[in-house]
Amino acid sequence: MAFAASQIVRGFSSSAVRNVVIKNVTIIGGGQMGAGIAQVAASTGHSVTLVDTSDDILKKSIKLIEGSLKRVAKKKFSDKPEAGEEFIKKIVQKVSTSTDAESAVQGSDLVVEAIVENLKIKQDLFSRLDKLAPSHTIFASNTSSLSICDIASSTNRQDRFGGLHFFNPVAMMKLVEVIGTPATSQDTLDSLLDFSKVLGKTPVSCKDTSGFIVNRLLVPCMMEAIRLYERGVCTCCFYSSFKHPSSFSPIPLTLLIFCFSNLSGDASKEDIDIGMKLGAGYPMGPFELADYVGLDIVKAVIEAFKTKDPKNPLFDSSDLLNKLVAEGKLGIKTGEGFYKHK
Ligand SMILES: C[C@H](O)CC(=O)SCCNC(=O)CCNC(=O)[C@H](O)C(C)(C)COP(=O)(O)OP(=O)(O)OC[C@H]1O[C@@H](n2cnc3c(N)ncnc32)[C@H](O)[C@@H]1OP(=O)(O)O
Ligand SMILES: NC(=O)c1ccc[n+]([C@@H]2O[C@H](COP(=O)([O-])OP(=O)(O)OC[C@H]3O[C@@H](n4cnc5c(N)ncnc54)[C@H](O)[C@@H]3O)[C@@H](O)[C@H]2O)c1
Repeated sequence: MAFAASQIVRGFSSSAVRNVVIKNVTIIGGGQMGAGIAQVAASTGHSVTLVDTSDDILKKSIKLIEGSLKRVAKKKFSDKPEAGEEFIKKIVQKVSTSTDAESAVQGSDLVVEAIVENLKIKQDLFSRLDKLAPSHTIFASNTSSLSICDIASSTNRQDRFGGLHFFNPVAMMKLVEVIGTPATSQDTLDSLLDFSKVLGKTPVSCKDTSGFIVNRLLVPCMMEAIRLYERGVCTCCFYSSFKHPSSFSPIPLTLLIFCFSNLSGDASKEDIDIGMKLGAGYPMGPFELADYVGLDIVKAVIEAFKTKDPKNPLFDSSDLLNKLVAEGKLGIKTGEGFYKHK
């Protein structure tokens, strides 16, 4: 990856336009997304400060970055392992860590938030940072499902606030959704689009609607897969009749026998995954992807959609998903989700 800090011309609400270099980026949240965003920002020459709540978490974030860079270096420097080591070292050196978000944003041109998917917590964070960040600093959220407008409402810089939605794994996924609210200035949008390109990504512009483009299509599909699998487990007909009394209908005995005997659902999760990979060309099946993304994230996304559109059956919750999350089985990050991971 080439080193090239982004040269971005940005206008301000007055007619004055000045050249601003997005050089210093603060990323809040050092989980799988924050670490990935830090990696690509550092790899493209930006100075990065990665913030999380403890030094132990931040050590794990750096390990995540190193692990991903090792995979990149293995290909890029296949015949020169020392050059690969040097490459990793140089990039990691561009990432400093901090547990003090308020201090970290003070020299920042762009703040990208990638913390827990919870509106109140994101609003509290941005409201605190708004008082300390320089006036030119752009704020962006990597939220999967929450309204950018709702998050930005906790600040006094709604013209300099947008969504910057990366995909997992950030090092590999080429897309970034750039989201503007009615209050986001064109200069801010241009800066976010330019920044995404400098990171080597392809940005698409989205309105501030539930799930933007990709998650609005992807997550209901994932939930349909879970329902398809869970249907038999939940003795479907009785269960859904209680859940949706208006749809109750007498169930023939043969169907009931089928339901109770078919306790592993309409298909196994393994077969659903194979089906979507080989039949629809997905790189991962829906259960593999849910484990990869994190079941807590999938649950938070579908709940956020439901809050905005309560009557839409595509946004119904899943008892199986809720149970796994309550048990702390969040997918790869905790070692077990729909599948067990080493
Ligand atoms: C919910 C949110 O808001 C939005 C989201 O993020 S939704 C999730 C979006 N993401 C997806 O849909 C991911 C779907 N999966 C994939 O695209 C692929 O499975 C994948 C790229 C993750 C891995 O590819 P796959 O072929 O399955 O596995 P694997 O052979 O291990 O990796 C392929 C290549 O990617 C590289 N790679 C995979 N993960 C990597 C990482 N984290 N860092 C660096 N390189 C990585 C590997 O080194 C390998 O490189 P090579 O082929 O050149 O040797
Ligand atoms: N997982 C995905 O595939 C994916 C993809 C795109 C977007 N997102 C979004 O990105 C965000 C982060 O997701 P993730 O999967 O990286 O989660 P994660 O659980 O892996 O990481 C979140 C990190 O934020 C930290 N954190 C929580 N509250 C904090 C605070 N107040 N200050 C500083 N750090 C704090 C946590 O300690 C944790 O390390 C969420 O909004 C999620 O919806 C996730």
